[in-house]
Amino acid sequence: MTIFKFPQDFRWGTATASYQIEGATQEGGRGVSIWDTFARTPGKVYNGDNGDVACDSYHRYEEDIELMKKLGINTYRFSIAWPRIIPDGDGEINREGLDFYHRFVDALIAAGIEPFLTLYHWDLPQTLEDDGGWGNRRTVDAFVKYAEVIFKEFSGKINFWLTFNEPWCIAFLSNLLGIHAPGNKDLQTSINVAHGLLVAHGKAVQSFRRLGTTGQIGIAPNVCWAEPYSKSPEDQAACDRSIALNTDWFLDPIYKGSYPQFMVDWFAEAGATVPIQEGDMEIISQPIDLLGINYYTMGINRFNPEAGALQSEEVDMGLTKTDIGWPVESRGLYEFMHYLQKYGNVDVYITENGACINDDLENGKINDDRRISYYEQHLAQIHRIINDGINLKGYMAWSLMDNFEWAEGYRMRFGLVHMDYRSLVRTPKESYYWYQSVIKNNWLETRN
Ligand SMILES: N=NNCCOCCOc1ccc(-c2cn(C[C@@H]3NC[C@@H](O)[C@H]3O)nn2)cc1
Repeated sequence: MTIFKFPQDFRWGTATASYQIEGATQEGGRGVSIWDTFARTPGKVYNGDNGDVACDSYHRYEEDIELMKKLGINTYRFSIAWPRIIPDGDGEINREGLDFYHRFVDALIAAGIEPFLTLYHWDLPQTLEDDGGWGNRRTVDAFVKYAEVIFKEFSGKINFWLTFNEPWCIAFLSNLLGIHAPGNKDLQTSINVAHGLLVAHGKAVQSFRRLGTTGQIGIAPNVCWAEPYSKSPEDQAACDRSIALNTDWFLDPIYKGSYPQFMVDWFAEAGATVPIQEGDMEIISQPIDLLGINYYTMGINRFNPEAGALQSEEVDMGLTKTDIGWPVESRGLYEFMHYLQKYGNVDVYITENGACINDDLENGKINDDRRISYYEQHLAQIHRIINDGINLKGYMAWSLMDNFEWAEGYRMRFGLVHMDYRSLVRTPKESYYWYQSVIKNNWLETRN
């Protein structure tokens, strides 16, 4: 048994997102989002599941906050649904939507829990998608209008802000691979989306500063750490492309004011170019205060000319996998955090980390031992990372509770709390009690 102590001011939390937990999709003046549309498109989401009810957190958030208090977290990452605030995307403001989030944020603060807000966690108003989505500057301007409404409303209550969750998922998973909403499968479209959201990010940061909004602002890329299957230069290059499209494609423009040239050249070979307008890169590279990093797994990749736009394929190395099929390999988090140092020793929060373990209730308990093992391995890496002097300031487990896992619907469970989707009864899993003790002690005690 080993004891890993964490810094006194280390933040412990959990994370969720509006479309995945709220439900009440036709209440409170909410408009239609691209995920409402996508989930209703046959074949897009497992079992035809959708977010109409989800965890019903729109009505049950006080119950959720009780679970957070008992868990002992001091930080809770959530997202605001843009369609609740400006239902048609860039028109009238819906006061009822703002009031809902004020009640929620006030209840969080009253519980002694720091709100950690994601402005955009994928639920784009459908009206904007109908008019070209993130590739249309109208959407960029609409996002800035929405962000300014939230900055003005919640400055002083919220002190941790993220503009976008997982820009790779928004741009490439959703517009090149077509696996998430809106389901496009076109390289140029995905590059246009990536650029649009980066300009929107930069403009929102400018507004954040101009309005004197309290706190710190950043963005939350997801990590795709990859190591080469062989020592061949082709396999290494395939890994470099996979890592870069999740990280450098977004963080180079933000921290360096330019895209990674080797990737720009790679896409130019495929006839795709970045639609940069005069002044865009200066806007995008507004200084930010923090990064959220979402880590789940890593891959061993090799070059394969048939393997999609990056010609990079993951090789199954027979590692233990979670129930969504992702290898359990915490080493990638350590390697990635050192890779990230090329942008400087920036303040980083792990804004998502967790395991899909679909254990169900047995005699009133959920013995999700595999999830505890996953968290134990990853928190041990977190401790190593901090010990190396990297400014890792906090950790948010994905997720507080089982919820709508996008194209996988409700079959994939990432929660520390089990959700019975019929009764909406929440049942803490054994991993909840394990995480509770880590937080209470502020140390990790490994079991072997
Ligand atoms: N990376 N290369 N992939 C190559 C081809 O992959 C095909 C499938 O791809 C992916 C990749 C990544 C994901 C994913 C899901 N979550 C979990 C959510 N995070 C935000 C929060 O809402 C959680 O629900 N994080 N990431 C899904 C599918």
